[in-house]
Amino acid sequence: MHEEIDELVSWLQQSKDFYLNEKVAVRNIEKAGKGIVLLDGKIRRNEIVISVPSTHQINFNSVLYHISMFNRNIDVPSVIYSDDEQNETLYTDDDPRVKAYDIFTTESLLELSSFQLLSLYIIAEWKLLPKWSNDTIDSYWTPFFNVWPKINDLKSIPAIWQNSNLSKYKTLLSYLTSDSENHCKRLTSLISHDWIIMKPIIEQWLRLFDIQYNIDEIYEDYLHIYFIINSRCLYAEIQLKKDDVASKLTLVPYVDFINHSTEIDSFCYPKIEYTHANITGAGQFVIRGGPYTYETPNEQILFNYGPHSNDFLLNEYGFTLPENNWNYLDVSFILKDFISTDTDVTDYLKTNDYWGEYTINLDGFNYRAIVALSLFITKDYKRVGKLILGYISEDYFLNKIKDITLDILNNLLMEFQQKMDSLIMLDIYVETDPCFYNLLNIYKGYVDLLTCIKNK
Ligand SMILES: C[S@@+](CC[C@H](N)C(=O)[O-])C[C@H]1O[C@@H](n2cnc3c(N)ncnc32)[C@H](O)[C@@H]1O
Repeated sequence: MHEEIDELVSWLQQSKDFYLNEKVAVRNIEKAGKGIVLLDGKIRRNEIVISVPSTHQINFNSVLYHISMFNRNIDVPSVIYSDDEQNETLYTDDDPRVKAYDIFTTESLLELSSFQLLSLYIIAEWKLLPKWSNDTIDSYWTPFFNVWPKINDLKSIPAIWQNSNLSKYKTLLSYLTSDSENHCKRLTSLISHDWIIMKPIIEQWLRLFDIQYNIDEIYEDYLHIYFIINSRCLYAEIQLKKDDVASKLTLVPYVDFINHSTEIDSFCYPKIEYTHANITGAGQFVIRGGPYTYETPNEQILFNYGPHSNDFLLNEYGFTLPENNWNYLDVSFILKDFISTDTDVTDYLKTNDYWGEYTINLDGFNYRAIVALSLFITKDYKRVGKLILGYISEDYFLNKIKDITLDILNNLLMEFQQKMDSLIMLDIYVETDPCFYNLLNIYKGYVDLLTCIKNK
């Protein structure tokens, strides 16, 4: 690992705008792959930890820029490789990318989303270029590619169980929580939608070059790359993609070694700074210290990826946390199931926009669930109307819905305990396998949450 990290740093140091605080370094972290730790000294609020120029980030702009080096017909003002720069020859005329990227037009590239363009480009530069060139040409990005996780490191992600033909974990799909199942379906539909767009382009490349590689193998590469992008991208304004929120992303070497903490506004924070002139209009990506002062050697430098539950973390990033205050349970399905036996109550809730989105988190049942349960139990439309308008507090109802909420909590606890027992009984169960560990962690998180509310 050290050699690859050293190569990455040497490559980044080719830019005078790269900065790495000498008090930090990359280390292996148990159950989290690699991470960044403090070596010695202190990191205080606003101190720069890492700063990476746009020349070393992969995003919609930088990919257009690099493709335009090989295809001089690509014309996107302020982003493309200029004639002045052409004097520095960075490739030879027989570079296969001249032929490969010639299939693009400006319009065809601009139509792609960031995920589609980045996936295609990374497939080409990382997976296909070695084959197109008989291992004689290295991509500019090779030091970055070399530190990315292997597909095995991403094996906990349910959408990989679902979509990879090689996954050994398909059995686990029926053990997903309903929240994870829905999340996995959403991602699967994004993955297939993008593949439909990308596949004809890749097939064209396969026809152009005679290589020992087929579309099914590239599909597996695509899944790998899709989740590398998904789990490592950072938010960044992309001028060319103003109206497409999902495309506002950038991949930033070294910064993407930072692991997640559940705490918001405590540890480091990212900021894009536009102080340097740069080729592609994207800014300098800077990580600075937050309110918390780092002073313990080997302590991890962390930041918060967002207020995410374990279900979310597993599906998007392939990990879970043993303790996560952002866990919650969607109980809409359960509540709707029995409330719908009363059509008057159901109609009232629908008319007043209180039908569904019932959840439980550390504070208990959410307001919507309390309203729905209160009406179902008391049929007191007048008082529930006042509750909805905020004229009275929910205290009046809490005692009245106590039995039903307790029943719901007990039933859920029983259901999750059974799920965990049956997971452990599976033939393929291995305690140390992250797929099992993570799935069980979600259920354990639910059990902890429900127990905590029950005991309140
Ligand atoms: C942006 S990368 C962070 C660097 C990564 N650990 C690596 O080895 O390159 C995000 C990935 O790191 C891992 N990760 C991040 N935070 C974690 C945490 N708190 N616990 C376990 N794994 C974590 C997950 O695999 C996630 O997909």
